[in-house]
Amino acid sequence: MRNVPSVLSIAGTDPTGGAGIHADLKTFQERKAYGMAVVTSVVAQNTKGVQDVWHVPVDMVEQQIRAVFEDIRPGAVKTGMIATPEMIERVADLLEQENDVPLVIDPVMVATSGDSLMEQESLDLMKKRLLPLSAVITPNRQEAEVLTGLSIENIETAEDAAKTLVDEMGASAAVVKGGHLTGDATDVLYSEDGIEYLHAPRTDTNHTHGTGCSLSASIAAELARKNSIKTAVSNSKAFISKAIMDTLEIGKGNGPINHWASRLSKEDIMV
Ligand SMILES: Nc1ncnc2c1ncn2[C@@H]1O[C@H](COP(=O)(O)OP(=O)(O)O)[C@@H](O)[C@H]1O
Ligand SMILES: Cc1ncc(COP(=O)(O)O)c(N)n1
Repeated sequence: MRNVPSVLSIAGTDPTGGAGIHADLKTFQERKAYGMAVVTSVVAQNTKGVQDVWHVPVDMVEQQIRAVFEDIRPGAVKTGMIATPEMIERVADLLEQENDVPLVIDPVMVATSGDSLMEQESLDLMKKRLLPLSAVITPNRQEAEVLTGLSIENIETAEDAAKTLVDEMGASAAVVKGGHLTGDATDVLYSEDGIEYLHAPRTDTNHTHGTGCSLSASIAAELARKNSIKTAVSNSKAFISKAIMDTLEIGKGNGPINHWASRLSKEDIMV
């Protein structure tokens, strides 16, 4: 029997398969981890935008989480879309009891299309209840601005936000992603080892639907494998950069990335 790390995603859906738990499960598989998923919200969305959202009742979210933990203890958990205050409280109550399992929080607030995926009241609870449980939190530019109240214009201010998330707000580590800044796609990691820049050339594409979901899922798979935060984040950055580079002809809007691009040789990647 093969011993493999298992990883759990607690997140929303995307029927077109590019973001949310669908992207997470594809990522777990590519990162050689056994993937599991608890659905928080069913989202009618595609590469062009979000059409409708239905939140799974909180008791059912709890039952799904309990069903996983009483059978298969994950080596790491990642959270994505957790939209309502009640859901954040319940998920935090449950994960608090499993505090030896590393938690990666992708504080999903808006889709790549610009549509909101989180209720306003949820923000305070996200900061108070979930953020302090995290091994690492992975906001994009806008999410980091909303969480910290800082304005992020460049790498230096991204660094300030990462420090604020850890030193003042209680995350163990933070990756402030640079996908929405200009210039190279540089992310900033702040952890107990200090500041680290993760550089990648910017691919000229609007096919970035699900990049944040996939990056955080990959970090969770790496942590389940007992890699350090630094190794987990840098391996995941390499994974996501290749996936963005190999543009797929899928969808009429902000298309998805290619989760299997790391299996291709450099020459086979289609830019
Ligand atoms: N055009 C791009 N070329 C290369 N890397 C990118 C590009 N857009 C985003 N990334 C990378 O993808 C990851 C997700 O970042 P970002 O787009 O900021 O997050 P989100 O999907 O949550 O909005 C980060 O590692 C970021 O640097
Ligand atoms: C259910 C769900 N969760 C998250 C995202 C954000 O996706 P991205 O990774 O592009 O920020 C999304 N569009 N849908």
